[in-house]
Amino acid sequence: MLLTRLAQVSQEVAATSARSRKVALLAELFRDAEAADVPIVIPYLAGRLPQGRLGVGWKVLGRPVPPAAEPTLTVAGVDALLTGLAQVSGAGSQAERSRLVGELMSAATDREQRFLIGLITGEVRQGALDAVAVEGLAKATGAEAAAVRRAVMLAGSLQTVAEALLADGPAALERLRLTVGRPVLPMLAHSASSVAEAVGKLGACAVEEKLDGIRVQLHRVGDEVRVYTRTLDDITDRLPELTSLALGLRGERFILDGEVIAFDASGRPRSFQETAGRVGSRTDVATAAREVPVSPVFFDALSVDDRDLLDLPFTERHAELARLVPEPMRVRRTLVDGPQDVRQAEEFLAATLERGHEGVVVKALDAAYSAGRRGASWLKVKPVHTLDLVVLAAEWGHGRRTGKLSNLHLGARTADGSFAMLGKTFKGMTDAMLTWQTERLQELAVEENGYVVTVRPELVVEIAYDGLQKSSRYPAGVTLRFARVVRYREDKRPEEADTVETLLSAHPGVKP
Ligand SMILES: Nc1ncnc2c1ncn2[C@@H]1O[C@H](COP(=O)(O)OP(=O)(O)OP(=O)(O)O)[C@@H](O)[C@H]1O
Repeated sequence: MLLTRLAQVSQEVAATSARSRKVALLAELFRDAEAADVPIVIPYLAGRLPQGRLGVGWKVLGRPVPPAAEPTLTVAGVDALLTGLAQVSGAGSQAERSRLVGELMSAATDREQRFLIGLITGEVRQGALDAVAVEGLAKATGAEAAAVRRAVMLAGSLQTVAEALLADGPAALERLRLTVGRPVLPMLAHSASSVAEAVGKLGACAVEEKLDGIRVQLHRVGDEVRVYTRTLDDITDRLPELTSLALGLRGERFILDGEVIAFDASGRPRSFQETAGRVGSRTDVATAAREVPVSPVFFDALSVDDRDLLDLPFTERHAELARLVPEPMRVRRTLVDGPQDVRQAEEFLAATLERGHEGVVVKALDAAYSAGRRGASWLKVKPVHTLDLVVLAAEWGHGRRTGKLSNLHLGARTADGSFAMLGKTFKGMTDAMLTWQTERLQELAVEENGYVVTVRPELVVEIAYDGLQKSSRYPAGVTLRFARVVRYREDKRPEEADTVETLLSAHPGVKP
């Protein structure tokens, strides 16, 4: 497929507000696409770069190059060139990158140049586009939109489903059923401001402790065990203790959902950093496992004996879980019948906090498991509120922090897929974090202006703050009071960051 086609459709989709028109435009595009183009077309439309980072600065991109008169670039050709660009390293790499970018830009028409610059700098990310693409894909291939959505949920990626559908038609969806050994995206939770609000919304529910560890999905098929993270990375080899525990369970074929966490000798949770460090360490796993052993705590069962449990009510899934997994390996919970039992739920929250955990997740008993979604039937309640924001830029530090990228510019998502800066912070960072972020942010840099380095909006950081206040200095009309870094959230994509809208609705007293 020619890049010009994609650039034009992308422009038209952005220009129309009618969803049906967007769907029709995408359906037409998919009908014309080769299956092999799809893994490129889908991220490009959403403003994502499959290569992640290119190491190309604004200095290189901003240099005007006369556009080509005729469109000749293909989507596959551009992708190959960008892959080459991402791999350039060593002496003379800056010059080589410049040469490649020059080559690309001079082969691009005016429209293509604008599209490519937007893509490479990550200026506009159309997070909502994937949902429209699902409908476009259904329309293009004659599949049911709901069936495509479920397949995406189970396959964990729209691209996989799109390739299969375009190659083999609706019959391909059959292959994409829940299978032990193939991870699915986990169900996520919404927030509630109190246990009373959560129980009021859900009625009969389970109130479970919310452990601050790392989400894991555990698969067992006979003697084979696999462990996946929330982003579906295979971390089996890093957590050998999970394999032995799984092999000791009664069933032979199952998928369980839970959290791994490190406890200290007295049974209290160790810090999140310790658990995350352990789960992250790939070398000398044996020593790491001795120093920071982790335990799984399961809260859901997605498949047992090849029976797909996803559409069953939580009560029934939990009964399967209880049959397989003995008590100490299951999350602590209390069942409440509805708002009349709010006291009981509040006491459970208090006891959970007392034991050192971060809060509770309140779950409707009759709800199905909505893989990959923030289901309305799981509500988390945490006394300490934090925000997940995106790093837009960083400033070179001075004094003790000379040579380090320190002060972060923080952005929340806006309705149009861009990010609005909410403020800055250099507080809360450990030395290790400073070193890590300096390296990582330089890889994402697109422009350096004095001491401010602008980056592709890719990194999500969790921020604690004391309140919101009006400010004419920032685009959303508000800024954070005493923002400080809690941790980086590499498991989250920028599309999952908090929005200006949710922030404002959490602070009804502040009017921008
Ligand atoms: N009992 C539980 N049930 C479900 N999730 C739990 C539970 N205990 C801990 N968790 C963790 O909490 C997360 C649910 O919160 P959410 O889906 O909003 O993700 P999150 O944004 O990472 O949450 P947070 O930032 O609050 O940790 C799950 O991904 C899981 O890792």
